Amino acid sequence: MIQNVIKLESVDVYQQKHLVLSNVSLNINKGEFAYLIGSTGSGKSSLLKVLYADLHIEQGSGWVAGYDLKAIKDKDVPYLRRKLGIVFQDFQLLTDRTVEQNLQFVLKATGWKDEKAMQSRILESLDNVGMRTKLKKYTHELSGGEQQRIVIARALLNHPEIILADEPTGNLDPEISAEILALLKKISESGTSVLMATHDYHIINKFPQRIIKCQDGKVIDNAVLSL
Ligand SMILES: Nc1ncnc2c1ncn2[C@@H]1O[C@H](COP(=O)(O)OP(=O)(O)OP(=O)(O)O)[C@@H](O)[C@H]1O
Repeated sequence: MIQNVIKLESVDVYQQKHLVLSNVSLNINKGEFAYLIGSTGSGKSSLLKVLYADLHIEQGSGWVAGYDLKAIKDKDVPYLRRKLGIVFQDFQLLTDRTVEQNLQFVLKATGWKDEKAMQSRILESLDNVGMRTKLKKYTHELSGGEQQRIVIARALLNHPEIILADEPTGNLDPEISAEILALLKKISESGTSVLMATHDYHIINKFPQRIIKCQDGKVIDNAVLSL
């Protein structure tokens, strides 16, 4: 059975009164990996905001991880976000804490209480990204690529159905970017969908996947990269 973890039908995306994207229809299946591209101001962040219920849908319908975006109540938004692993540049690690403390912080904030269960989940998430040995390191002691892996481990903590990543390779050199991409692909192959906004055409060429493009107020699915 094909399972849509993201489904938008004829959605209009507004920022204030400004129509950013019109008539967006989009399905993303369980375990799928897709890039989200488009020039600056084309609407990528706005589309992501719709998906994590930061922008309300006025026209059309949308479902993410089983939540109806039009009907969702404010009190349920945190539960939707728990099903989303968010890897954004402006969602950085706390630098005055260790990797372990950073991950504990998120678990406690999302309702975990049992210390043993937290410890084992933290180690599993770090194993997924090859960073178990960094448990006791302060995040400022890690390289940019290592920090991004920890951000991904943090996003995985609550077994999300979807990873939403905004420019996850933005500040990394090409070799480390390729490692992060390979990691995100591996995560998608294990069943967590990944939607990744990027300007990094080098990465897209190296790891070709479905491309969703924001352009001229529309979303074009299966777009071709034009250089
Ligand atoms: N809070 C806001 N209030 C009003 N307009 C906004 C707001 N945020 C974004 N916009 C407008 O919405 C449009 C789309 O912006 P958005 O941030 O989604 O683009 P983007 O494709 O993510 O760009 P970038 O690649 O630069 O991050 C732009 O015209 C922008 O000016």
